[in-house]
Amino acid sequence: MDVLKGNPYFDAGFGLALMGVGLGLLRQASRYSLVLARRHLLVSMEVTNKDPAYPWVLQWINSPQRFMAQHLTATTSVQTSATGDVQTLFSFSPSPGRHIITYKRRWIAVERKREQSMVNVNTGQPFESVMFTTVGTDRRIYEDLLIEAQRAALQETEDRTVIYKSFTFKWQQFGHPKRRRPLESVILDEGVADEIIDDLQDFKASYQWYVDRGIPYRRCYMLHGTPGSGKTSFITALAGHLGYNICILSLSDPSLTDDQLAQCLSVVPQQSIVVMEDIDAVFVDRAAKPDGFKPGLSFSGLLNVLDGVVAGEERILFLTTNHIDRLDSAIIRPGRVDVTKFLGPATRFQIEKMFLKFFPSDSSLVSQFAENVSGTGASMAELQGYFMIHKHNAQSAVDDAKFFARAMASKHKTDSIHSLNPEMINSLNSKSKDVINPESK
Ligand SMILES: Nc1ncnc2c1ncn2[C@@H]1O[C@H](COP(=O)(O)OP(=O)(O)OP(=O)(O)O)[C@@H](O)[C@H]1O
Repeated sequence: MDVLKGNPYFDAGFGLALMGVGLGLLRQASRYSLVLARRHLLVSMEVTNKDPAYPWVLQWINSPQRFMAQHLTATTSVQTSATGDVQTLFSFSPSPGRHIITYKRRWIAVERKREQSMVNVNTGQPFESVMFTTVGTDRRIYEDLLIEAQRAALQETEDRTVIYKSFTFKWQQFGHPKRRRPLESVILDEGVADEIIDDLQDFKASYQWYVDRGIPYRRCYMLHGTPGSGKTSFITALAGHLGYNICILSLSDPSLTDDQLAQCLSVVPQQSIVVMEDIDAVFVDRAAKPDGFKPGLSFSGLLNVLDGVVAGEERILFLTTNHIDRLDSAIIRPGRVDVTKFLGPATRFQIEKMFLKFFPSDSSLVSQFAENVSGTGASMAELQGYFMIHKHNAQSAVDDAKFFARAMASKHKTDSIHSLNPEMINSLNSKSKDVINPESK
């Protein structure tokens, strides 16, 4: 070998051989790294618009510190501020295409795709997805991202109630989250609100009790009574008090079918109260009106979602009606409706509390006012309207009370509900004791 050292032909050949080996190794290495990149070094995550996390993720990308996209989609909304001013707000989200964001000192490529050829047959919305891709092997970055996105979305609605409405097979957020209504602002007759709240709190604390006995974990409340007695306001305030959202199911939607109703109730967003309002407007007594069924939605379909095989687990449902007498008895039998409460015309207790809500420093006038107005059949909504007129002067509210009382008495004199005595009202309020947890009582 020593002989060959210094030989120029040998040196050149040796160099070429080395280069060949080097190039081969490089090619191997680059092929290997490509395979690695393909298999291991890039982590991707796709979130589609079928997933509840989709809006959170879009909102998360949108935060100014990480959003570097130049192609924006604008959304305009109108909001009423605390001072009553109406404000127009603009928000931006990354439009379909490629974007780059930074998160935890990593660059992440974000691709938002919108399929024009694939639409959701129920909603008509195009199929959308966002794909995140970053270098690395650890997918925990995406877990952190999703948790952060969820937390940010929940923070935004922390002191608000989100209203969802049923739309064919799914729930869609209706408008912006609403400021919570304080529970004390809805004044029900003595003890009524507390009974419902206690029952609901007990239900919430009894999950294991239901599971142990194989009883479906759901509770159904029926609020019935006169218009303007606070049925809707109370449910809304109660949802806010418990930190729940509200899902309003419109049974009068002509396109609603049994399947859609069952599907909607099986995918109720978490922490939500489902409300079916004015249930009497849809189904009347079957015997009295045999053709009182809507096409698409059948009476048995409704009974099935209340407690049949298609009834979902884990549900809080409120039904409201102004005419409980018109409802088929099958709907309100125990097991389907667990608690029934009557919300009627303003009682003396409610009138006094409402007066003090409007005029907290005029307690000396409250008895005189209540004396004149109680028993006239005035609803709480009417009382509220009257106090709004006199909102700056408690004395004028008392002075005009006799006129108001006369007008209310003549307006409501035909209301059968006005002639109810306390025993009759008690019989209209019921609570089926068979399902409630006796151990917690
Ligand atoms: N018990 C109450 N306490 C305080 N405000 C009330 C009460 N009842 C009604 N109101 C007021 O009256 C208005 C109408 O109330 P709401 O819609 O809740 O009544 P409702 O019983 O659901 O009526 P309807 O049966 O016509 O749907 C609301 O502005 C609400 O603030």
